[in-house]
Amino acid sequence: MFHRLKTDFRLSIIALLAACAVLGITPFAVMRYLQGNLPAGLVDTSILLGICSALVYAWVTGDTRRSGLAVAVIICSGAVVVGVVVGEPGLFWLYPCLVTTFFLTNARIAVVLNIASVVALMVHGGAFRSDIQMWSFSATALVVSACAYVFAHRNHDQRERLEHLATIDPLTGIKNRRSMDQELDLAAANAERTGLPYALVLLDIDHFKKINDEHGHGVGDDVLIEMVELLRQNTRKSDQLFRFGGEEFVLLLPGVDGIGLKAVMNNLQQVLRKYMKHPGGSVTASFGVALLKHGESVASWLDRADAALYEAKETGRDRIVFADAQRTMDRAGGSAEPLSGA
Ligand SMILES: Nc1nc2c(ncn2[C@@H]2O[C@H](COP(=O)(O)OP(=O)(O)OP(=O)(O)O)[C@@H](O)[C@H]2O)c(=O)[nH]1
Repeated sequence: MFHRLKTDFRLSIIALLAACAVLGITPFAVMRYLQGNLPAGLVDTSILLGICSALVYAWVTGDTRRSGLAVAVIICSGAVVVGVVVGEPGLFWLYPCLVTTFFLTNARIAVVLNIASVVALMVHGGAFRSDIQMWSFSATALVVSACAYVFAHRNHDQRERLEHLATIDPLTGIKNRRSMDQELDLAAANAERTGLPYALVLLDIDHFKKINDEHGHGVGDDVLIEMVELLRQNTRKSDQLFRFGGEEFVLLLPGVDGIGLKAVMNNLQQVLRKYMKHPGGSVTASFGVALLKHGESVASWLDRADAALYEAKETGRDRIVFADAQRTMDRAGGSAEPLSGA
């Protein structure tokens, strides 16, 4: 539960507002019912129920975009109605709402909601003691909204930048191991649900240390970049490439098995053999391939691909080795030809 709140910013804001609503609005609602102020009590109750329902919806569906917008509308309209019904003391509730809208929905909608709330109160006018108070309230509401906008905008940019830094390999621009873990989990879940086959390829450049040692790290870096480019050009849009670490990469291939998988792998091997060069000659790679088994864990899937890669390295490099070759062969239609080969 805490993990979800920690990783989903908007959900955490909705949960925080729900907690504040329960703790902060409930006493007022009770007090207003006790004072016989039924309209105000009903407004408080509606706001409370609205925010809590939005939280339940966001939690169950994961759709924080819609629920965030719903909460933003509820709190703004709620604050306006409280201002109208209660008068001056109710106006103060609009300030926290003007700030939180920017964290609940996108900036443009938040600006529209904030302006609409202030204008609604001004048009009604009944909540203010004088024109001076009304204009002071509007000016301060504008300042609060502007500051919240700047803060939310910066916060959004920084979050996106951090996410990029945390998930993208700076040298090659592809996703890193961290994102790979998430994508493999998603792939395994999707395979379980839909039965779509998924192949995982562990790919490791051969004798890469030698390239670095003989030609320098700059040349080694260029080889890594070039290989990523070649793999990108020769795989489908739906395939995903990750840098596993060092000169090792992972390719996730959805919807391919049997003969198709064998053809894809042979093509990749040929492309790398033909086009991957460094100043001292050509560059080759070894491949370990594993098809996800029914009900298998991601760790076991990776282990089998890793064992296949190890075998490819041990048996001469520049080779493709399929984990559980017999199973892959069955899917390929029972070909007698072994599925590991140079
Ligand atoms: N240029 C460059 N080198 C890297 C990078 N990351 C790891 N390396 C180097 O990659 C090399 C990997 O060497 P090894 O693990 O011995 O592998 P190898 O020489 O390819 O040998 P085999 O895999 O057995 O064929 C090491 O020298 C690392 O320093 C990088 O980002 N850039």
